Amino acid sequence: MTEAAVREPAVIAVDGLRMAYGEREVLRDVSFEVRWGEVLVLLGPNGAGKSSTVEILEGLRMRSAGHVTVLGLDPAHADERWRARVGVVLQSWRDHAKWRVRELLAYQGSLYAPFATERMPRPWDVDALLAAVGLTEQSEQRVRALSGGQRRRLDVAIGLVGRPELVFFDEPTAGLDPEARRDFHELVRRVTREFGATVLMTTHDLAEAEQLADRIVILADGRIVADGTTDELARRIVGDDEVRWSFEGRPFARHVPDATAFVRRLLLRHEQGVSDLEVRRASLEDAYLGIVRAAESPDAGVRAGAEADAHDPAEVGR
Ligand SMILES: Nc1ncnc2c1ncn2[C@@H]1O[C@H](COP(=O)(O)OP(=O)(O)OP(=O)(O)O)[C@@H](O)[C@H]1O
Repeated sequence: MTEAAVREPAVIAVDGLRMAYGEREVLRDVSFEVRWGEVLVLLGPNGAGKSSTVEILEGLRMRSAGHVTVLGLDPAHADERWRARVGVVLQSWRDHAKWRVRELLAYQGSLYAPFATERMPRPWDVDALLAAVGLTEQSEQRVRALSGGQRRRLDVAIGLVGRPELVFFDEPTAGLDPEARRDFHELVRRVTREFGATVLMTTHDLAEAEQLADRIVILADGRIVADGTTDELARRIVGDDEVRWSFEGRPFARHVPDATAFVRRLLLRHEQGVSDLEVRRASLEDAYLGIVRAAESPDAGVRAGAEADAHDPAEVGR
């Protein structure tokens, strides 16, 4: 743990954040916290306000109202020393096409050297970083000759080269192949495990969120509509596991809190006649879609519940 961890109870604290582009309000009263060493994933449909939130936290965009503290300072007025503690991986990094990969990383890293401390040597060793992001073979190539996925790995390396205590990733795995995606997940785990970095990440990949997130915040139309662990969110909306079965050729489905007990009762009562039995745990995708639909149209959640009840197993129970 660094000194910062002792000093600052929350790495990021956002309270009543609002932002507008001209007349159009795109963040409305957003409040959440990110704790030290946590991986927080920000989810939400296109246009929900994720990038705007991240850019405000990075100090790249001004807010209209609300309190924001990142590593103890307001990012709108943060200094170079603060910036050296923060890593930013933007959605695309289009500059430096003529630079060679190693040369660019070494240069970017040198900018952080003045901010090294005994506890936090800076920058990250370039060879170790190239290996960590899987670009050792490309280290002498020019940036413009990299493939899209290799470029993305370089973006990640640039974001990490200063050994940041807090890293922002905006859709880091968009355009990566499955292997590169898996490598990236391993890298995030390393970054959090080995030097205790805190990560705030946006993604549209729910499996990725499920794998990496300690906590998930869902934004819809500029508002937070959910905040919790993956399990909490899955249970909150679907509530329960889903059991499906056929009885005398007719399909049934039911959400139940304890699938094992339900199945046991079902089979005890109907030894014969039950087939196609399936049990499915509430998934993050179910939770996400349920929460976003309910936020976009408040009746949707009620309708989803009504559909489930239409397959009432009371018929089976008789
Ligand atoms: N420079 C801009 N000028 C005007 N409106 C903007 C600007 N940038 C974003 N917006 C609008 O602000 C809203 C929030 O955009 P933002 O990029 O924060 O959403 P997002 O959740 O990151 O979306 P995505 O998943 O598509 O990246 C959207 O309605 C978008 O059209």
